[in-house]
Amino acid sequence: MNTMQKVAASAVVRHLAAPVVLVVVGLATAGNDYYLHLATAAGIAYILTAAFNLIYGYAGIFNLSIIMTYGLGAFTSVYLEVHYGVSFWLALLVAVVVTSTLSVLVALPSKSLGELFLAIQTLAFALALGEILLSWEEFSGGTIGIYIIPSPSLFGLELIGGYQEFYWLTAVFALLTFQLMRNVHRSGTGRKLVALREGPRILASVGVSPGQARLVAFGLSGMLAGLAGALYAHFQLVIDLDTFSFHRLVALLLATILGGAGYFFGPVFGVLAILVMDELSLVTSQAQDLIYGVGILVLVVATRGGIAGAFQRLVARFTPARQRSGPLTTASGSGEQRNPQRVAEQLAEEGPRRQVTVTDLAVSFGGTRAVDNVSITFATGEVVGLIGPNGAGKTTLLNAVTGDVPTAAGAISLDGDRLLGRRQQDIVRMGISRTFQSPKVIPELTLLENVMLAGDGLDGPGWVNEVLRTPGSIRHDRRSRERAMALLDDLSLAGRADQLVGDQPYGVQRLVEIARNLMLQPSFLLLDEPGAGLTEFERAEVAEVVRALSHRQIGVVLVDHNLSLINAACDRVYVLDSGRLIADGPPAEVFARQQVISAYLGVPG
Ligand SMILES: Nc1ncnc2c1ncn2[C@@H]1O[C@H](COP(=O)(O)OP(=O)(O)OP(=O)(O)O)[C@@H](O)[C@H]1O
Repeated sequence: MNTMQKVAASAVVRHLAAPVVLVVVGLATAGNDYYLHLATAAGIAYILTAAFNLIYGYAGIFNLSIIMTYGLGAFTSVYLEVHYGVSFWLALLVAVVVTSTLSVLVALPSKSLGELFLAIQTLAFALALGEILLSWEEFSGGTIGIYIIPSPSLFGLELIGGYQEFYWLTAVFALLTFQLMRNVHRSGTGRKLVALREGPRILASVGVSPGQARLVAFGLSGMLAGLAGALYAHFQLVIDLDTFSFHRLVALLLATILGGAGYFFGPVFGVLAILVMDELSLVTSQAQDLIYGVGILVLVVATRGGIAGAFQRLVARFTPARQRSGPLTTASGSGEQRNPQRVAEQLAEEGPRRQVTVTDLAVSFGGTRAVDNVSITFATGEVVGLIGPNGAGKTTLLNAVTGDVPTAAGAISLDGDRLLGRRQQDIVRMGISRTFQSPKVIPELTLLENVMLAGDGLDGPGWVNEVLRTPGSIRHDRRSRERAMALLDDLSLAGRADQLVGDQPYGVQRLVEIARNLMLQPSFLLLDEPGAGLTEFERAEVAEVVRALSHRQIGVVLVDHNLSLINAACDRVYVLDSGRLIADGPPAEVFARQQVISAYLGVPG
């Protein structure tokens, strides 16, 4: 088989595997009520676990309202059928719209809340919704619940919960969920949600609004939870509020963590693990809690990343070593050296001169004046160094330019447009990108995915196109992959493109962060100590990349303690000390000034 045939064959296997499994399970359980029941319940549990895996596993949001959202989907669909006589299909659609909309509304006021407060907010919402449902008896049946639930029908065929037909209905929705999750996983949406888990600053630094990413996570998971709820009601034929209790949340959490939070196959493994444990504890009724508890402990402790994580590591062990831990060579394997000139050539085109102007800027943290009345300018086509002893205010000055810290006084503008007050992601979109003092990379993504994240942000096809995996989004992904690969190739990292960034040495992580920024094709690149953690050789290369960029009309601001790097790369430097600007000019001239030497040596000038 040639390579093309192999690729085609593996794509066919990938797309057919899930439907084939569902059909085999359906045929195998036909005629056995117990196993049919288990299989249908597992299908619904998969949809719900996928919903929680998306928001918690991928996006890192501990959404405690998910079970109530699931319940709301169940009650809404039944209510519409019973009280308004609408069909199951319309009721299902409305239920899903209601649950996803409400989930987005829950997240809306929480845009800037930290993880813990967001979890508390979702808990508060769940408790409030529980109370509302309890007192709205017409909707939820109060403490008694609802016992008359009509069955869906399709072309005259009744799909009664617990019967074979209902299994097929569930299987179709489980399959659609599986496909949707595959789209999320493979597209920019998956990368952006995982980036959100690492903290909002990475997303903002590639031009994506973290608040918007949060809303997408809530909306999608709310939609899936509502779908699972509506199916569950019509499967069980009886629902009450106890069904959507705290116990259910614990079981969901278990399934997600055991299966592997944030892994594509996590929900599949999680649901299977819970099924097996339930069966085991039925058989050994004497020691069921013990088996349950010990099983969970062993799995969680022994398998980082749950069963899916263990499985992935096992697969990696049998993957050819070259792929897993490829040397620092190019994709062609020729062992070429890094090629900074080429990095620059594919990035920046000649453009109009642009200038950032910082005027009388002040930033305070409580009583500390971190930046004190500083005025500087930097333009495209030049490399400007920002130096000074520890605590001089260099990082704070960069943070002020990129919108990361509030300022006390002064002004910052780009070509006359005010930058102060703009959101970080908007400043990135205006052409100013930055790296961080300790590289902000996503350890659980590969090198390639880390770099592609910047392509998803700035000119990405948008969330809807990504989730639906439209032809446009597939084309965009391909282009983005090629550009990211070319950048990695020029930094001699192509051989590691498919490895996880978390497994890489510090120097590689720094280069990945730089590559991600270059992917944004910025007008200005602010580098916060890019030489830290690099070898002497790598530092010289960074200097060369920086110089090459400035020849292509990119403006670089370089913060570093390594004066030989500053000397090699910069046209001029600014020196800060205790928040104040004490010198500026060409590096050699500035380094010779007594005031600068004194600031560095800590003696009076
Ligand atoms: N988030 C913060 N909260 C409180 N104080 C801060 C914060 N960030 C910086 N500072 C203080 O502001 C001053 C300037 O810090 P900054 O990190 O900008 O200096 P720097 O020149 O980048 O130092 P280094 O070279 O060590 O990175 C320091 O006194 C620091 O303690």
